[in-house]
Amino acid sequence: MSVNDPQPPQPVRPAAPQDSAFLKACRREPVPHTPVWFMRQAGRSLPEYRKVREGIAMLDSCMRPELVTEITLQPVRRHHVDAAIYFSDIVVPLKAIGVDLDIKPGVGPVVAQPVRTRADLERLRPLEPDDVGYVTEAVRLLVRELGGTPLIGFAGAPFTLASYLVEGGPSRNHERTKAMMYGDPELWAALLDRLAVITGTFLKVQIEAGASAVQLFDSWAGALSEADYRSSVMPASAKVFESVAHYGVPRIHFGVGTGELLGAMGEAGADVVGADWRVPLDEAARRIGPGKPVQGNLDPAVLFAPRDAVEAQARRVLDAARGLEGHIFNLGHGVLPETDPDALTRLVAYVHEQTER
Ligand SMILES: Cc1c2[nH]c(c1CCC(=O)O)Cc1[nH]c(c(CCC(=O)O)c1C)Cc1[nH]c(c(CCC(=O)O)c1C)Cc1[nH]c(c(C)c1CCC(=O)O)C2
Repeated sequence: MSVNDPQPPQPVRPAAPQDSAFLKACRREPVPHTPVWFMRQAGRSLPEYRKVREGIAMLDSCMRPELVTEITLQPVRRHHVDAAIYFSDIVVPLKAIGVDLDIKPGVGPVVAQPVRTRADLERLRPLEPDDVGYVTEAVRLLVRELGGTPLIGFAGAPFTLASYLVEGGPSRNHERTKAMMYGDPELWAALLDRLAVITGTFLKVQIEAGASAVQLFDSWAGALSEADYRSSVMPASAKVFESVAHYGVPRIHFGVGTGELLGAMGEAGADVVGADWRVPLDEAARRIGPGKPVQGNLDPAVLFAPRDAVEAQARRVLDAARGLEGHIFNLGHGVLPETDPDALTRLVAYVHEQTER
């Protein structure tokens, strides 16, 4: 942004997370403006992130509470988003129970010994809150620093975690994962059940330390048919949602390419469902069904277009959101690493201006 660009007025910061536009939208209450946050808002698109991460491996950075706090706050300061998302990774709880894995730059999580047999399964012990004491510490620090801005905790859903464990790394077709699902349904169910317990504990740790909402990332569930999702995956995700239901914090469920699964993903027990950009927002809301706000919908690639085009596409999302029971503006997947951060800042201001009530 140049110095000649007048800074648009930013919405008044809420006094407490419960009064924030984000939590109001999750609860289907009237909002002062449509809340905005971005998946992967912390990370490589920000020069200040690249600077503090210099020389520190991704997983090591997740275990340093002060660094996690700084990285989580960076996009809140810069973009004036309505919520922070805890800086970590979906594989952190697996690392914490002793799975030998690493996050390779530009690749993603890589597992040294993939999980393919019943004996492999025995290596996946339950997560104890003390295994992730650094998460408790970082969430507490963050909640203090964030004031009225809510913190979203998160975890990977059983299917997406299983895919990394069974394949041994990122996968286009998830063939070994599906081979286990179809070929050894008992082993598959046992694996997903263990992951549901680990994921449930990881979310509990974040909620008990003060997170205001949680998001379950089932990023790769879109690789499944609805029938297979319902029979072989949904029970484990439902178990995760059920295990944190008593806290009363909003539970968000998100995946990519899940147009055919939106109804089932809501039924799994989520309060809010995330949609990518492949289904228009009003149609996504129809598929999710009544009573559940929708999050997301702008294609992350749109941010590479000129400002007018970004605003036109954001306008389309906002128009489709009119009359829905609640909309949290977000991208349809994470911020791409090459995104111009100023385009994100401008987009937040645009959505706030256009929706101010
Ligand atoms: C599938 C998945 C993973 N991790 C995550 C998911 C689900 C969300 C999604 O679908 O994108 C979740 C995640 N990972 C990270 C966050 C941070 C919070 C935020 O959204 O700002 C979140 C929410 C940090 C991270 N996690 C990772 C990075 C990049 C590594 C780095 O900065 O060095 C960040 C900021 C690494 C990672 N970890 C994973 C991938 C695919 C990658 C990217 C690999 C690469 O392109 O380098 C697994």
